[in-house]
Amino acid sequence: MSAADSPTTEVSGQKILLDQVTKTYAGQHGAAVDNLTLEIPAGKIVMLVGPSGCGKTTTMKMINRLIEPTRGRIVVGDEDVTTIKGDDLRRRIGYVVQGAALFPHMTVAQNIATVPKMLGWSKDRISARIDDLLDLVSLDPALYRDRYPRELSGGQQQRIGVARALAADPPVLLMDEPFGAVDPITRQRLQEELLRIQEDLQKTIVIVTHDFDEAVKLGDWIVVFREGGHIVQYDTPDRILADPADEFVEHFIGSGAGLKQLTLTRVRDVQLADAVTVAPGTSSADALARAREAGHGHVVVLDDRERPLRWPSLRSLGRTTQVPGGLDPDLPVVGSTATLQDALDTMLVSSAGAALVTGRHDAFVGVITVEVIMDAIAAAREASGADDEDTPIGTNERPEEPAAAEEPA
Ligand SMILES: Nc1ncnc2c1ncn2[C@@H]1O[C@H](COP(=O)(O)OP(=O)(O)OP(=O)(O)O)[C@@H](O)[C@H]1O
Repeated sequence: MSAADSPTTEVSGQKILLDQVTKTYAGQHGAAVDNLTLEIPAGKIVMLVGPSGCGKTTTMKMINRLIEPTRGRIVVGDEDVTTIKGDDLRRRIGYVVQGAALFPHMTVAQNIATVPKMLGWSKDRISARIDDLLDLVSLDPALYRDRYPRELSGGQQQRIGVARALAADPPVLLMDEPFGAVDPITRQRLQEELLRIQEDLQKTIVIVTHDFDEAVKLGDWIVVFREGGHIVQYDTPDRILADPADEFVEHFIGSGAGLKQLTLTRVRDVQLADAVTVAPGTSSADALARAREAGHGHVVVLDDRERPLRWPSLRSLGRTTQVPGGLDPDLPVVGSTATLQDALDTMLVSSAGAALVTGRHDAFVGVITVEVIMDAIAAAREASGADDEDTPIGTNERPEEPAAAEEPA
């Protein structure tokens, strides 16, 4: 049975090793990627960033051998995959590109079924898998199975792209600028969704991005490259922000590093405030009494599946006899995997100065306030650099060479 068939939080990803890998394109002066040794830990998200042409895409495509390395070895799990058949390798490695690149003449279901079909899965198994994956990416199978890509929004296409890449439950997922083609709001949602999915699946995910904020938000680790696939820094987002390796990285991460601390901490990592929750139809007098006893100015109205509907103040509640139901379309809600940056954005557009937080199945888990966010930023600043996780290896040095001084930027 595959890992994705059963709910699991075990790591299903495999580690990847690029071992002294070089790629020189025909007719190109110098190597696009020069003697790169890079360890990518199992079950983690590793972001590849750096300026245009630095070799990010070449590095990533050598992992599934869409680009053949000129020299060096590639190991996935414990297997040297440098010389196995490229097609076989690619069936074991999910691949998501910008704009999803779905097959336009195939339905959503047929798109997702591509690799399982090649692997000879039974019809029933494929069909069940399609439904599971559509659920996973938050699209209702009954509505979306038989649609064609042109009938989907950009964000929905990208979700199907992710579902298709995960279809055969590969241990490794490669994503090339996956959210580059969608609007900022959709991008934020897709990023959160990827993190939620990753919490369950724990794949090894390698993502190329131009967007340093995205790297900070999604990455367990970030590799900052310079031209020729030279690693400038390979570290956790918080340590890169707190202590950029050199001026090049400092310049690359931009001057807003302080604010970027907001993208380092997630809503689920901070202490949320509690709230008085009530069901629609409850007597308003009872709800008011409970809220006053707790010293709260608002109550949170939840539906029968604990999902927030409204967030009335005691004043507005005082004008009713029964707690009103129905969804308030302007309700400020963030998911628990959202970053504090997202939470702050949500608060800023509502007048509340706070937002409701939802977890699994959109159920209410607490309230986040501006004060909580400010405290968390201060704590994150102090903590950055304090822990020292084992940093994976990333280098362009040749073992036999004496460590030569890097050219300054
Ligand atoms: N097929 C190719 N033939 C020749 N040169 C290539 C080829 N693909 C990439 N290159 C060159 O190799 C270098 C690295 O390219 P690569 O696409 O890996 O960089 P990148 O960091 O992903 O860039 P971008 O952010 O612009 O996508 C560049 O100088 C590029 O021009």
